[in-house]
Amino acid sequence: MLKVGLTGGIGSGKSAVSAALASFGAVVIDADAIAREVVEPGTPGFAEIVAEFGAGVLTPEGRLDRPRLGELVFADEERLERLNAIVHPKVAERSGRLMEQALDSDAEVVVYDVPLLVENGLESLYDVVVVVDTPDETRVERVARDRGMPPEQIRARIASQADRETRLASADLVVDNSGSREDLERRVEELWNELLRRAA
Ligand SMILES: CC(C)(COP(=O)(O)OP(=O)(O)OC[C@H]1O[C@@H](n2cnc3c(N)ncnc32)[C@H](O)[C@@H]1O)[C@@H](O)C(=O)NCCC(=O)NCCS
Ligand SMILES: Nc1ncnc2c1ncn2[C@@H]1O[C@H](COP(=O)(O)OP(=O)(O)OP(=O)(O)O)[C@@H](O)[C@H]1O
Repeated sequence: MLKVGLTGGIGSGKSAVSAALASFGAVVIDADAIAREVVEPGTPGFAEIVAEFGAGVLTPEGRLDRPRLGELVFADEERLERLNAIVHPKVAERSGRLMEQALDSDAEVVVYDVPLLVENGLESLYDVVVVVDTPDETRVERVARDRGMPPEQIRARIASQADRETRLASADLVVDNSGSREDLERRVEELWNELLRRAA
C-alpha cells in the first residue's frame, strides 16, 4: 500500500485530481470534507467555534455561515490560528483513523487530499508527496468562475497559504494543471501509472 499526500493551494485542482485517481481505484480521504464534518451542528467543534467567534458566524438556520467565517479569518492571521487550533486536531484524528482503515483494505494506493500538507509539516507521514501546481491568477479565475467567490477573498486565502516555491520544494511528484481539463486527464493517467510503479 502506497500512502500518497496530495496537496496544492486553493483552486489548484486537487479535487479534480483526486476524483480521477479514485476512478482508477485509489482510496481517497478528503481533508476539506472532514473539516466540514467536524463542525456540523451538534459537534464539539461547532460549539467551540460559536464560543470563540460568537453567534455572528451562524446562518439563520443555525449552521456555520462558512463564507462569513472565511471573511473573518482570512483577513486576520490571529483569528485564523484560533480557528485552526479548533479544527486541525479533529481533522488529524479522524483522517488518521480513516487512513488506518484504508491500510486494512486491499487498495494499492491511498490518497490523502489536503490543502495544508506543507503548511502543517505533514510530509513525513506519506511515501509520496504530490503537488498540484497551477499559477495563482489561473486559480483566482477558476474559483471565481466556478464558485462565485470574490477574487479578493481568493487572494486572501492564497496569501495565507504556502507560496509556490515552498510547496514545490516538498514535492516528490508535480502535476501541472495550467492547461485544459484534457491536459489534466492525461497527466493524472501518467501520475497513476507512476504511483502503481512505486506501489509495486
Ligand atoms: C474558513 C472556512 C469556514 C471557510 O469555509 P469554505 O466553505 O468557504 O471553504 P472550504 O472549507 O471549502 O475550503 C476551501 C479552500 O480554502 C482553503 N482553506 C481552508 N481553510 C484554510 C486554512 N485554515 N488555511 C489556509 N487555507 C485554507 C483551502 O485551499 C481549501 O481547500 C473553512 O475553510 C474552515 O473551517 N477552515 C479551517 C479548517 C481547515 O484548515 N480546513 C482545510 C483542511 S484541514
Ligand atoms: N484544467 C482545468 N481547466 C479549467 N478548470 C479547471 C481545471 N482544473 C480544475 N478546474 C476547475 O477549477 C476549480 C478548482 O479546482 P478544484 O476544485 O479541483 O481545486 P482544489 O484544489 O480542490 O480547490 P480547493 O483547495 O479550493 O478545494 C474547480 O471549479 C474545477 O472544476
